[in-house]
Amino acid sequence: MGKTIAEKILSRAAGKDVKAGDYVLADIDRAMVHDITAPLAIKAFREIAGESAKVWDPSRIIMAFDHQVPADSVTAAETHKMLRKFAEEQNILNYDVHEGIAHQIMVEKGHAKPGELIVGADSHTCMYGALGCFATGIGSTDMGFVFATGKLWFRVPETIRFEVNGKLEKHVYSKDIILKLIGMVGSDGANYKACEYAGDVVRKMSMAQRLTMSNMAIEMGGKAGIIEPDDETRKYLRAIGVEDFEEIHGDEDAEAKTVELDVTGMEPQVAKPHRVDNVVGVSEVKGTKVDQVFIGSCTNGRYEDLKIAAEFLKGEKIAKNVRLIVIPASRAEYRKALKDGLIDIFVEAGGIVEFPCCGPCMGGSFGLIASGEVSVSTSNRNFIGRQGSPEGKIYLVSPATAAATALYGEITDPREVR
Ligand SMILES: CC(C)[C@H](C(=O)O)[C@@H](O)C(=O)O
Ligand code: SF4
Repeated sequence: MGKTIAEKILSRAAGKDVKAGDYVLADIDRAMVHDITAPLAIKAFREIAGESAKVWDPSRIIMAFDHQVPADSVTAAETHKMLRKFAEEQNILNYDVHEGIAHQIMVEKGHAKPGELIVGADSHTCMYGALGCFATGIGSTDMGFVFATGKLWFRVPETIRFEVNGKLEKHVYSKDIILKLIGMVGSDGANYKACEYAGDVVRKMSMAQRLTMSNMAIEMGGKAGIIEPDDETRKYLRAIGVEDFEEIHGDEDAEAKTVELDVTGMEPQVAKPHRVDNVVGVSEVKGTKVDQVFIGSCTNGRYEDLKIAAEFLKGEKIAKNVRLIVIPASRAEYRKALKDGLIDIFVEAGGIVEFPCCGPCMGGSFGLIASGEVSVSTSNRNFIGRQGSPEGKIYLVSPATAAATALYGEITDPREVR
């Protein structure tokens, strides 16, 4: 019996042959923390290793500031100050304020490579699996242990392979596909499983589209969201200057449960309040009045997402009843959008473009909604209170559906616009 990619990566990292169900102590290739989770990780690290201890390998730890930047309170500013000091003392790779969302930085700066075992103190760490690595979110206490030892225990997960085939309709994207899959299996349908995305449709996707799918593996409970490396992976890595990596591929006869989806004829998808698996076709909710549209987040804040949205907004004005907030996922993506005139299109249409950060995605700092208000968002979570008032409602969509919705002030099928 062959092995899945997840089994192979964990075998390599554990230094022995392991299979699903085994418990292993594995070597971590890279660890990510951000401004919300780093303080607790540091506390745990000091408790485990001592006040004056050094981290196991500073070159493998990445710290990013993204949830509360620029500091939105004195408390946040103090936290940032403490984190900078820690990074400096420990010689940790520190992406200080304004570089962008941690997950996007991990990918675009080449910190996630095929075959690696990566942990991050954030649930959407699974996003890097789009590059063929095993990346997973862990708690801050576990991260403290990783800081101290460079190791962590895992139960080797079973794999669910999502085979996506067929022909995509106009204005239907990877976001629609992942929403559909989450709706099919439920928000606990892949609990502790390694999700693998495969099939013709996935093979044809750009890296930006793939990252969206891997990002949301956690929304069905997945431990990882992996896409086997192929030409697109190599092309992406070459473009960002990463040459030294070792691809790991799964075996044909590896044991995995398969979930199939034929996307032919599938309409754009929407996750209705208040659950990510409450998924329907856009036709069921079109006409719903909207107060705010948010285009951004680690799920859909890349240049390609902004480009798709801008094509709807070019030369147009958003509806009067809508506030449009656009947030590029990183400074690099922002610059691409700037050079290409996309920022101008958003502003000209009546939207605002904010500095790269998590923004309203988690309802932490700005862009919150009031009671009774409706937000349409390209992010990944819509549970009660996620973007502000617990009496608000959030619909999750693709950048195309979000842009079309901003134009009309009500949920709109992008295929009916252009
Ligand atoms: C703040 C952080 C721990 C959290 C996560 O882990 O996902 C956040 O990024 C989110 O999306 O809810
Ligand atoms: S953009 Fe949203 S989902 Fe992504 S890391 Fe930030 S808060 Fe979490």
